[in-house]
Amino acid sequence: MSLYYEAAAVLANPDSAGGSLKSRIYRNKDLKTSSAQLFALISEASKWSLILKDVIERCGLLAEEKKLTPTLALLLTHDLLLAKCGVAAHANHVLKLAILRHKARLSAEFTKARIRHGHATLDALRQAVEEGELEEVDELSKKKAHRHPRWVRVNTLQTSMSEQLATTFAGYEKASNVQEVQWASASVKKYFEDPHIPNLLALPPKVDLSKSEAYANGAIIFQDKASCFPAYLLDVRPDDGDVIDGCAAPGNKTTHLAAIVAERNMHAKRQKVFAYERDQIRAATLQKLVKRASADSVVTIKPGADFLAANPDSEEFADVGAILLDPSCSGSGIVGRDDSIMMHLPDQAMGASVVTCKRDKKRKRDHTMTQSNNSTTLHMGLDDVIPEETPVEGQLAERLTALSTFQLRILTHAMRFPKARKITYSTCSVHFEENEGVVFQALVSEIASVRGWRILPRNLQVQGMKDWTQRGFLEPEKLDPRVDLDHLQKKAVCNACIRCEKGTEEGTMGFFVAAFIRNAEFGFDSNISSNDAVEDAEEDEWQGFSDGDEIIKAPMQQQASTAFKRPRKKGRRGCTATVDE
Ligand SMILES: C[S@@+](CC[C@H](N)C(=O)[O-])C[C@H]1O[C@@H](n2cnc3c(N)ncnc32)[C@H](O)[C@@H]1O
Repeated sequence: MSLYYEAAAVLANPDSAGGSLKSRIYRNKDLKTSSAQLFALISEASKWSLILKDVIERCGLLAEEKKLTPTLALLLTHDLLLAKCGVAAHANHVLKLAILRHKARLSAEFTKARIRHGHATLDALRQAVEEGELEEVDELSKKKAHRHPRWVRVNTLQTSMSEQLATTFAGYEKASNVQEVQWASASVKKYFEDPHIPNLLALPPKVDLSKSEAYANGAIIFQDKASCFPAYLLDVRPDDGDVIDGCAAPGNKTTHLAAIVAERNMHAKRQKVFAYERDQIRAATLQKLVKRASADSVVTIKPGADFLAANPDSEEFADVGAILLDPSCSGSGIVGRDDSIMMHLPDQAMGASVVTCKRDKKRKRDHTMTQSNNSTTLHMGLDDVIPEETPVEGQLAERLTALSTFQLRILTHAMRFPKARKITYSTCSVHFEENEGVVFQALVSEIASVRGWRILPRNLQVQGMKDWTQRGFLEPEKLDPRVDLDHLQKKAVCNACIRCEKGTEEGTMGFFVAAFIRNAEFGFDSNISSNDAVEDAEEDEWQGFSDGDEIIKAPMQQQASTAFKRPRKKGRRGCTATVDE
């Protein structure tokens, strides 16, 4: 009977062992049960747990069978009602006897639950469960959030959009907007071609492409729309020379950069992409993903190397013209991943406990169980996929100060590369301190003024980014008082910054990106006059103040008569178009 006890022990994780669910099961040499059987039982039971929890509570099973814990009850009920071979134990085993005593009532309650959920047959219910529909209804009714589509970038290093539409997505229907796929169930074969980022598709949130040949071979890459902004905004051209990705792992932006470079550089001198990654474990993932994407002929990985220690004056970087920086951040913009599983446990008394199993390899705290208001949450990964960023918890103010200090250091370090003419700076954070706050400080830094760095104004951004309506904003009380820019300049900088909001109908995570360029008089003729940014700001239509609007005064420019501030949410429809309200 070790199967159920061992599965319950894996879920309880008493040693707070690190690693994903899969790795903890497969690496555990002490298990008596087959790893595959154990993993299948837990992941299947989790899919059904919302219904089974209810069934078990209505039967009062836990009150009558003292030998059963909530986890054991759930696992056994799953196998009793849904497994082909029933409960996997010999006929006289104490757990089997305990659950069999309630077979008739459990079956009857299960039938009632199916009908309550509106499914005429078990097959119909099974399909809804497989597609995560019941889970979605439950979660969305609590959060009222928009669903997050499955974003898929077609890897042009290997294939093309037309080839993928004719193969991997053969038979799929073209949707006319992202909301059509956002609310579609996994079985609906629909795609939406993104209007802002080339070679990007949105698919229904629960669609499982992880077993597709295209994913396994790297022809398609799972990458959030917002995460595609930096490489696209950097807009590397053949005459930009080599490129550095200063904070590369797991490597989505690196392979995107490599694809853009390769696509545009058919005949010109071969450009390299140097990919720095300080963390050795993440660097191993970077190596794997770069290889899988066939980007290894373009990308030179610097495993375990600190970008801050890269010498800008070294011969190796003499031709570096563009730098992408996506440094570690608070991760506050990250949305819950669809690859997480939720396990709802029956409550011994009334109410329910919920066990959430999320993908995450690194943090032990993702395996802890917390209890509040009758709910138990266990954070545990399914697979060993390293996320682009891991959200930071606790002591926010201190963390933001430490993070923004590091982010400014890394950004000003990039500004030292003698031939660099373009930089993008991005985070998956929603905090001003890590975003516009860092951009403003970098703009007034000594290195920016010595080398002639300035913000890339909206009107000069690549088309899709120029068209993106959600822009940066100012939180004056958080701005470093040394940022001595006038009101119009601040407004121009905010309008040049790009933001994505999480949980909106756009289907992105929370994200920030800005690009910097160098002035022509500092040796780079980028056909940009130094007044472009301000002109860009002046072009914005000023809509004036509405009654009750809080006027934000720039600290250095108290006389300023206009203001721009964090956009208010205007219902669920859309982000604010400009920094002005
Ligand atoms: C937000 S993640 C990058 C995500 C990546 N750009 C992507 O799209 O997949 C930040 C990464 O930067 C690495 N990092 C942080 N500081 C670094 C430094 N000084 N030099 C090199 N890598 C660094 C972290 O280990 C982490 O893997």
